[in-house]
Formats: sequence, structure tokens, C-alpha cells
Amino acid sequence: MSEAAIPSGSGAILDVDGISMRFGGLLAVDTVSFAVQRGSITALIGPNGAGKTTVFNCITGFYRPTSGRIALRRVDGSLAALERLKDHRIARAGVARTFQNIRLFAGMTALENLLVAQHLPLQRATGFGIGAMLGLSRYKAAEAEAIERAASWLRAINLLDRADDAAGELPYGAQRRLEIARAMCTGPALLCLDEPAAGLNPRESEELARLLTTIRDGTATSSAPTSVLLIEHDMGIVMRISDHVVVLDHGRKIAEGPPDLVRNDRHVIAAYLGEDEEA
Ligand SMILES: Nc1ncnc2c1ncn2[C@@H]1O[C@H](COP(=O)(O)OP(=O)(O)OP(=O)(O)O)[C@@H](O)[C@H]1O
Repeated sequence: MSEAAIPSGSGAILDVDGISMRFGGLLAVDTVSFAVQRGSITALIGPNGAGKTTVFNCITGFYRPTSGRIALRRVDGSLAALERLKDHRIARAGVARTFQNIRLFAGMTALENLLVAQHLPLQRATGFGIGAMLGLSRYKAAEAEAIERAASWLRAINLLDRADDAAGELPYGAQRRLEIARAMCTGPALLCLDEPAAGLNPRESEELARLLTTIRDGTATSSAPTSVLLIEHDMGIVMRISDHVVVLDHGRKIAEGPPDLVRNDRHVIAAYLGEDEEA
């Protein structure tokens, strides 16, 4: 079996190479290839049923693609062949994701949600549990770091004053930002967002757009710039914040490029008009 590859000299953090996904007789994704460049926002768009979520699920390990390869450049520079890993291993390799439906721990506070996300470094610092019970200094240091990281993300999403409120009691837009902060607390190489603007009002969308560009640029907190891959139906946000747009239709990639180019592509216009006609 050939190794996962990102061409040397390439600035890609993720390379999706000819992936296909078949559900019985349906070829939901048909030999799709694209790359996510380091420090960029890449949007995956297309009409309903185009295959966006399926591609996403292949990258994040919810599905194993029928064929094709997906290579991730980890934070330490090594390569991971995501198509061979289970979802928890993909998360450890540095892919964090959010879902279309919010999946916070509603009864826990905003702060607790961000601390739970950091259980792995805490576990490592304690030798998986016993160190915490014994109050080891290594654990205390790791715990202080986790709290500091959580606080800096609460500040970045304008929720520091609501740190002790239950996540389920926060306004919808705040919950969406908290989910993104929770994903960022794991220090990912790639942040994957499934329709982050769904259900947001214009002010909340604006806040989200600002948050995503600061995550990309590494100015949201003192964390490193982070590459973002998003599925989004809100074309206003896509065209404003994306560096690169990949368009799918009926499981195939029909266009990719900078937003201005994609917006005027006749195949893209036809795909979206076709959807309107059917609606
Ligand atoms: N688990 C599954 N089993 C069978 N068919 C599936 C499964 N998941 C997705 N599909 C089908 O694959 C195709 C692509 O679906 P997918 O959800 O990836 O599209 P999408 O672009 O994300 O659409 P939307 O914008 O509506 O979320 C659709 O025809 C869908 O019905």
C-alpha cells in the first residue's frame, strides 16, 4: 500500500487525493481531490446532496472512504494517512471538528466544556489518573495550563464573563462560538466546521466570520495560525472569509479557486440554478 503523501515543498496541511465513497448503489463522492493550504480558510460548497458532508466525514474518520487517500501534516511536521485511522486517532493526529447540530455538554459550564476538551494532556501529565489523586506537581502545572488556555479562548469568543454559566443557557450564537473554542482547545492542525453559520443572525454571523479569520491568522489567542476547512451554505460568509473554495455537485468536484473566480464560474452558476429549478 502506498504511503500518504503531501508533495515536498507543498504548503498543504491536508491533501485529499481521489477519494470516493459508495453507499450501496450510490456513488456519493466520486474521485474528489483538493488540498487545504497551511494558514488558509478553505470552503467546501455545493447544492444539497452534493457530497460535502460525506467528504467531511471521510476526513474526520466518521466514514472510511471506499477509495483514495487523505494525508494530514501534523503539528510536528510528520504525515498521517487519515483514510486508515479511526476517528479518535484522527482527532489525536490534529483534526478537530464541530457538527451541524451543537454537541456541547449543556449542563456543564462554558469553562468546564473547554476543560473537558483538554482531558488528553491532563491524563498524560498524571499517568492517567493516579497523579491527580496524589496531587502531583506535574498535574497541577498541566491543570493550570489547561485553565489558562480555556480562559484565553473564552476571552477570544467574548464569553469570559459567562465562564460559569451552563453552556445550554447561552444564546445560540454563543454556543456555536463555544463549540469552536472547544475544538481549538485541543490545539489542532486543522479545524473542520460543518455549517458554523447555520441559524445565526447577521450580528452573530459577523462575529463568527471575525473569529474564523483570527483563528486562521493565529491572532484569536496566542495559539499558532490554524488552517480551517468549512462546509457552509451562507455564501456571504464563504465569499468574504475564504481563501480557497472547492465546489462539489453530484459527488464530483466541478470547480475550485479563489472566491471571485468560483463565484463567476459557469459550472457553479449552473449547479446552483439547477438546484433552484428543482426546488
Ligand atoms: N449514510 C448514508 N447512506 C446512504 N446514503 C447517504 C449516506 N450519507 C449520505 N448519503 C447520500 O449521499 C449523497 C451526498 O450526501 P451529503 O450529505 O454528503 O451531501 P451534502 O452536500 O452534505 O448535502 P447537504 O448540503 O444537504 O447537507 C446524498 O445523495 C445522500 O443522500
